[in-house]
Amino acid sequence: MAAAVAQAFSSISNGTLTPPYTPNGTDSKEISRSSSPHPTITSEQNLLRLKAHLQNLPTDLLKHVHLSKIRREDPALYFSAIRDDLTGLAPIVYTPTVGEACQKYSHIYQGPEGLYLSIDDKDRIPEILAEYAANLSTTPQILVVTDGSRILGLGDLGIGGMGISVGKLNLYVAGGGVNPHGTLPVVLDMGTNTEAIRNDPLYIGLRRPRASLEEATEFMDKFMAAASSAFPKAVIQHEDFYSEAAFAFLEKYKNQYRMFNDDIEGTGSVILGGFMAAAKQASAASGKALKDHRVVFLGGGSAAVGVAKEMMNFFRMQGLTEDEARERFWLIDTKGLITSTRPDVVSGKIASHKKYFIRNDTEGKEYPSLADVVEYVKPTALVGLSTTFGAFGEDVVRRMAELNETPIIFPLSNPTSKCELSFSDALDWTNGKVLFASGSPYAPIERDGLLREPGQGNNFLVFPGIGFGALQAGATKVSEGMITASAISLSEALNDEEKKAGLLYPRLDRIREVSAKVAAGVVKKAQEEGLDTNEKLRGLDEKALVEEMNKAQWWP
Ligand SMILES: NC(=O)c1ccc[n+]([C@@H]2O[C@H](COP(=O)([O-])OP(=O)(O)OC[C@H]3O[C@@H](n4cnc5c(N)ncnc54)[C@H](O)[C@@H]3O)[C@@H](O)[C@H]2O)c1
Ligand SMILES: O=C(O)C[C@H](O)C(=O)O
Ligand SMILES: [Mg+2]
Repeated sequence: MAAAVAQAFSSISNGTLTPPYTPNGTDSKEISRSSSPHPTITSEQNLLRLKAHLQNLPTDLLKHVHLSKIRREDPALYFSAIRDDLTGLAPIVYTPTVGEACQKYSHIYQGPEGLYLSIDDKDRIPEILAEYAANLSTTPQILVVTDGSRILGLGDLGIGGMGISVGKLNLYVAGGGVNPHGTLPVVLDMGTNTEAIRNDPLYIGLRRPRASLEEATEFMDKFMAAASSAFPKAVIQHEDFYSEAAFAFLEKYKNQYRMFNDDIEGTGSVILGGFMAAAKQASAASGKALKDHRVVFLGGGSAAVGVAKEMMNFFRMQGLTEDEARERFWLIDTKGLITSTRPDVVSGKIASHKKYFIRNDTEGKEYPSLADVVEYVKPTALVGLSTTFGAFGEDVVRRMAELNETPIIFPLSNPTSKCELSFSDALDWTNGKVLFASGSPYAPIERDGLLREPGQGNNFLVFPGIGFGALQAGATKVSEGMITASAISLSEALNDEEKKAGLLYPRLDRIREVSAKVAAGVVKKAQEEGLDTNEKLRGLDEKALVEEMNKAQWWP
């Protein structure tokens, strides 16, 4: 094992934390400490110096690496920089650059950033967590945990998944107002099926094939129990588990622990929120009833199924029954439209999470390609969660613009290298008619004298509010109702200027305000469902709850 592995694991296996390291940052004394070697250097100067230095670094990855170092050494400086320019820095600390950082994690590794738990230690997890907790100055409030098995659309990156746990928690702080000392990024190292990573001499994770789902579940059972016992008030966010495991773990733990799955539920919420705005605009243009929208998905993984299920709430809100709402969705995977007559469906080999959306109305005909399905369904909306770059080709996009006054097209796969359609192609191929949101950011484009701003349909608009709301409510679990409430709050967060500009989502620079509103919606729903334990927030109206959320936010 490389020396770096020993370093990565030293903080947990020998029971001591290497000074001055504490998880994901420094302790509360250090945060208020000036990082200045000389008393005349001010924090303002440090911030200016950091910004100037970032401008001089030639690549986004180098900026990411430099910012990670600052994050570890001086969280107040790091979060001040992000506070001043979230829109500019989000693509560097988060998607798309965080994807490259996870791929190169062992190469750019500068020291431990959180809790690394190895499956080899699965019988010692309570002891390891107890040791770990004893060395912390602050109790973790939010844990983001991954096994690195499906990082964005980049595949199995093993221990490199730590980058995504760290990235998500940085947005919890920057966007949600969680205290950085209350964040704990976790990676569960269960091996990796990516051979090139296992053979990389610098790789700092276990060099073994990934554990089976059965073995992984045994490990997860122990982790979830130990983490909930060591940090009883914390919210645990599951992130970037491969689809089968993501669904299995969510099903198993959602009623037992205060947890949610960001890819299934967070993404479901953010896309429901954006679709509510888009469908309204599209129906206003076409005169079509809201309940008559038809949605085709490219992808049948955890994200697609999670989003489609959550979007069904839009149709329920229009008065449709569950079956009628489900009928508004057509899902396509690598084998084509998921129909009851497809060979893998007939033989029962199809993955269980896809079964809910099997189409029974295709009369024995199969639709193998996206173009076939678009011709058959004549959808009003196209959603991409397929991890396939450029999969929304020119013919399909032009056809969507022929079929619809304002086609809704959401290419949501991350990072940009996996996105189904770029913003400029979407504008070109629809004559500017598209209602667009992508998972990773695109720059605004000037067209016909108008500045067109793309939406960013990324779960970061909601997960900080979901976690923060669950935490503030002292919710006993994160229910489906709380997730849907977060989507509704997000859709109501658009201000007049944003509505006038035709935006589908609030601007990123208002994320703190938006997160407070989302969190308040989550608290309210937890109260209605009798899942809250924080009596102080009971009886407050929405405005007062938003104020409470604002007051509870941490600022650098
Ligand atoms: N925007 C967001 O907030 C957000 C949130 C979660 C996930 N995602 C992205 O969604 C993507 C999918 O995540 P997942 O967990 O569902 O992954 P997954 O690998 O489990 O699912 C991918 C699905 O796409 C299908 N697919 C692959 N290539 C295809 C093709 N050429 N044509 C048709 N279908 C194809 C596969 O059969 C599978 O059903 C990832 O890129 C991830 O980054 C985005
Ligand atoms: O991490 C992101 O940017 C969104 C999402 O959780 C994903 O897995 O792609
Ligand atoms: Mg994710």
